[in-house]
Amino acid sequence: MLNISLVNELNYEDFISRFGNVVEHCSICAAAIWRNRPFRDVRHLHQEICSFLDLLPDTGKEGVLRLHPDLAGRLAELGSLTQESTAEQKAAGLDTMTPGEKQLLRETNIKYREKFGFPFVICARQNKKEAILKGIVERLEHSAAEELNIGIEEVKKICLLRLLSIVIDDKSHM
Ligand SMILES: NC(=O)N[C@H]1NC(=O)NC1=O
Repeated sequence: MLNISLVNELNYEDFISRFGNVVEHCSICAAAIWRNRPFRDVRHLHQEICSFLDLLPDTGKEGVLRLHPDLAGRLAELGSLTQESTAEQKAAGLDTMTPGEKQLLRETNIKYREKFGFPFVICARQNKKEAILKGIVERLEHSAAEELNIGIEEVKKICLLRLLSIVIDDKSHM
């Protein structure tokens, strides 16, 4: 774990190697905010990434969502997820789904992607498998604009938890 002073001392390459995947496969997020050092604390770091995501045009937001792997999808089956995503999917209990649950998630993931053109994204660490299955069925009813917005908000939650696993959350600096 790093404290914020050490984070602020990292050169660009080291910053990217530490923070390049706080948004899945989107090292551009870390690359974009590096210039905003010094960061006051981990929340400030998170806020900068959130602002960067909010400023993206819809096509960029869709691209960010598209870089996320399906929950319990093909990459999970192949063991080819990023380390972060593997741990998150496990925390939600997605590795212990019954065959029926797996089938439901697979089918709804396909329907979701067909309807919206990007994958269903949810912060797995904050949801157990039951909530994820309920969530995807409910979210299938939304409009694309609503889902783009909800998906990016979930990316921000995933990002905060990833940041908190790298940087000490020193509230005394706040
Ligand atoms: N599809 C999807 O939500 N994937 C993500 N969710 C999460 O918590 N980690 C992921 O990779």
